[in-house]
Amino acid sequence: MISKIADQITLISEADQGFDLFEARYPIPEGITYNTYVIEDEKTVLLDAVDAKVTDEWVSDLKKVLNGRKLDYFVVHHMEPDHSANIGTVLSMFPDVRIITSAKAVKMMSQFMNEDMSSKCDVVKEGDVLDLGKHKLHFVETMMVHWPEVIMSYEPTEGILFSADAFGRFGPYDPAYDWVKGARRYYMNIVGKFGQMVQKALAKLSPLDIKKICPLHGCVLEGDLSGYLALYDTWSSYRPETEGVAVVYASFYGNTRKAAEKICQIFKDKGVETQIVDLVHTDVSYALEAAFRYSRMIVAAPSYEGGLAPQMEAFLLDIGGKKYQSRKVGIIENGTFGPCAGKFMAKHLETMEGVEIVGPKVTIHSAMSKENEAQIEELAANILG
Ligand SMILES: Cc1cc2nc3c(=O)[nH]c(=O)nc-3n(C[C@H](O)[C@H](O)[C@H](O)COP(=O)(O)O)c2cc1C
Repeated sequence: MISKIADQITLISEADQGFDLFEARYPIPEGITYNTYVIEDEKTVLLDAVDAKVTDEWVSDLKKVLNGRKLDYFVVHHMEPDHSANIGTVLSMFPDVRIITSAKAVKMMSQFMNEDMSSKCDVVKEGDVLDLGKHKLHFVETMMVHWPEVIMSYEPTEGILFSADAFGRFGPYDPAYDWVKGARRYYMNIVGKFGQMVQKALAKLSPLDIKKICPLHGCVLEGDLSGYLALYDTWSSYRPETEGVAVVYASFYGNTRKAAEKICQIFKDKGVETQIVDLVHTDVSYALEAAFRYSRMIVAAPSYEGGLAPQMEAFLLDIGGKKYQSRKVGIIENGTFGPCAGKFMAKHLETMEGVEIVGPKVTIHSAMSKENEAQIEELAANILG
């Protein structure tokens, strides 16, 4: 798909229909796009490339946009293969193109391409400017958003920020598509671990007069950008986005599910925003998104072979790795012949900064008892308190 986004600046966006997992990990039922941009000034520049899955349509679109003009520069903001897989394709189309990228990216490029790429690259660092004629690209180092080599570039004539993976989202190229829906799960799972580095990047970007954000996935963002920037600030500082409770549970036979549904209903009856996630039937990336979104969480799981239900184990490892922090959490465990899931859930949660485990810990012996129901009421009241 080709779309003019400003005078002399064109977006080329190719759709991945989402038949495979993104990054071999995340379901993308509504697909994702790989975006690249072309600036045709006195000099021509291509900003980034696309995943190998969409090479043919992208090459065809790139030829249409350039319409016989040769490419002078090829800016590589990010070396992850969903953008860099076609560096070789670009070089075979334009053997004399100069690759503009960070020093770290040159090393990565040489590794991926099994060839020393330094003679083909011009290294840029913070504050360097690429002069294209009317347009100029100012480079900003944004290390670890979310790989070490990442740079962004800012074009002041149009006020465009080429933001690499930042502000990207899952979902189709449709400006009406809810950015938050696609961006929150993308951010929390893919960028979330690096909140501190995102904060640094936001501080560097704050003096710029940004009118449009051009990410490598999703849509070009324009109009009032303050909402997108505010959410990135919230997410990267690990503050909850929404006052409410994520109820995340695993259940083999349905008894733990009943307890999770019960506490969820109590919250709903009190008018508290609640999202319940079944870890057995839902990809963990959705549970992680819910955990980080809300100010509170209930985890509920059965005991399993002297330990914890593996789906809950995987979830807690995942959120711990992404620096889940500063939330109130309540625990519901289940066991038939020696309940121990709660002990293991607590062990994970205790390693997370600022996580307060709120009691009582509810222990279900196979099926919820009257006593359990009262404990669940008490837990619900305490976690909201
Ligand atoms: C493979 C397997 C291993 C289990 N290991 C334990 C265990 O170590 N300790 C225990 O108390 N219960 C264990 N249980 C029993 C469950 O934790 C228990 O039946 C619980 O009620 C299941 O809750 P659910 O109905 O939500 O699936 C195990 C169950 C299964 C299927």
